[in-house]
Amino acid sequence: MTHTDTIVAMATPAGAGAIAVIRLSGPEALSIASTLFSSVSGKNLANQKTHTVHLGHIKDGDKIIDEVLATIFKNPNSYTGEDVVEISCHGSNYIQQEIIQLCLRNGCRMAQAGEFTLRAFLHGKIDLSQAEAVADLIASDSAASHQLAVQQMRGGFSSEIKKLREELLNFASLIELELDFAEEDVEFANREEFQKLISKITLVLKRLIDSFATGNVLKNGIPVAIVGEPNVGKSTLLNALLNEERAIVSDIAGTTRDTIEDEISIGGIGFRFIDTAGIRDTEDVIEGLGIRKTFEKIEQAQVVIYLFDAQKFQVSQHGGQASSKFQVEIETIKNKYPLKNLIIVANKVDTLSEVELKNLNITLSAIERSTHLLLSAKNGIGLKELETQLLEFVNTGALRSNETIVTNSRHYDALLKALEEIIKVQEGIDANLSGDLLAIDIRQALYYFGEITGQVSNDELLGNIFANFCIGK
Ligand SMILES: Nc1nc2c(c(=O)[nH]1)N(C=O)[C@@H](CNc1ccc(C(=O)N[C@@H](CCC(=O)O)C(=O)O)cc1)CN2
Ligand SMILES: Nc1nc2c(ncn2[C@@H]2O[C@H](COP(=O)(O)OP(=O)(O)OP(=O)(O)O)[C@@H](O)[C@H]2O)c(=O)[nH]1
Ligand SMILES: [Mg+2]
Repeated sequence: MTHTDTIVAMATPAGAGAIAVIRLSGPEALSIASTLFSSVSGKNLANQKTHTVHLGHIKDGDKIIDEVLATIFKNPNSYTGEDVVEISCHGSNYIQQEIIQLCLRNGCRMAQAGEFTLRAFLHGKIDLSQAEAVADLIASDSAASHQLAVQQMRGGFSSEIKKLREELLNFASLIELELDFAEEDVEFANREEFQKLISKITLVLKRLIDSFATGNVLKNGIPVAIVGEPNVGKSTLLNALLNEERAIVSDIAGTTRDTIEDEISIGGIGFRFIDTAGIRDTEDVIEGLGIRKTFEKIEQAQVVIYLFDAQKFQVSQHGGQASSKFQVEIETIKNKYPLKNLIIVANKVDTLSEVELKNLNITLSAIERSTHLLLSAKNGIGLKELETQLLEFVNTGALRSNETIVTNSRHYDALLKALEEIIKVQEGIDANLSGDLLAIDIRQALYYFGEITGQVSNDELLGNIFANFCIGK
């Protein structure tokens, strides 16, 4: 793959639409486009000013393929930093393919995944973390993930990292300079200042590393498992939350066999709800597999909604055992998953009398260390309260404050490694190590900082990142 080729790709998704955009980038973009494009007013594309739009026809020889608009961007003033031409054609599959084929026959090659953005990076238009944010932005499907991607794309995180790297680089150079004057016993790097910087960097790194827990959740959505005995209304609840008949509901216990997952955004935060097979002892092999999967899903979930049937609770209370069966069950779940956020939900409260409701509430309130709610999945009672409760598990404060939140696991890894090196530097200072030894660890930390922004990069790293983009981006 060379970056001197002129590349072409659809910028809009495959399929028919009102308008489709085909994008060319590279040294021949203008000359190739001007051979295919004839302007209605006889202008030559190649001689037009940057950021101008022109009406004309795309022709294959004498044959008109389409009436289009061509937008030209001249290097370095474009998204990629190269000459770029965008052809907006009518969005028929046939026209799109014809124009792409024409471009290929006239000297373009197909762009690889992410290659436009890769070029923007290689030409210094954006740094690596900003390029990654472009991919996140396209993938974002909630207000939170969108906001995080926009923030990262604007470069706040990058500049924070770059600033630290520069300050550290400055000290590394001074310390290394001392080595050249070893006999004279001079200190160019003020040790007190240096200690201050290392303390500051340690703090910033720790804060960024901690933010990843939140960032990851906000970006990828929060997994919420809905569990409980068969027939308690788990699938009905899933459907109510999604506002769609997603899962089959029936009064036959054991209706849901496999887990069913879907995502929605509540208050701007993505939640991934997982409806599971009802837990019970069963002879049925398939149902048994489903139940095993239920437990796996609980492991992966961050929030567990434990649903039970309020009617049955009532029966057991009248039966004199005073709900002890449910309390035992709830205790079991709590002990098994001490770290999960657990919401205990009594479903089907529409069938209870007012007195019964009151008793139920009193019994549930007595359970320690858990949140409980009364719900009717069938007619929506308590659904809003459940959503509010779910949002309370999310640290949305982090989103509102303008602090940088790390969302990318590659950045997270690099930050952890950088911190490890900075800790070594700190230990070196404490042990009064000589400058040459300190410098080795500083250089290593600098390397990891540089990896985040792409100031240090290699083909393998770039390949991995951009291969995950879509073609045309
Ligand atoms: N039609 C179209 N829409 C698009 C893009 C695109 O490439 N084409 N983008 C691509 O993903 C995004 C916008 N990003 C862009 C970023 C920079 C430049 C650009 O021309 N930059 C020049 C000029 C800036 C100026 O006018 O001052 C530059 O940086 O020098 C264009 C698009 C989203 N919408
Ligand atoms: N009255 C009343 N009935 C409900 C409510 N929620 C669910 N049901 C009924 O309870 C029965 C079981 O509902 P499902 O949603 O299939 O239960 P499930 O927990 O998914 O059951 P399995 O998939 O078998 O584990 C159905 O007949 C529902 O209509 C509710 O809030 N009130
Ligand atoms: Mg079900």
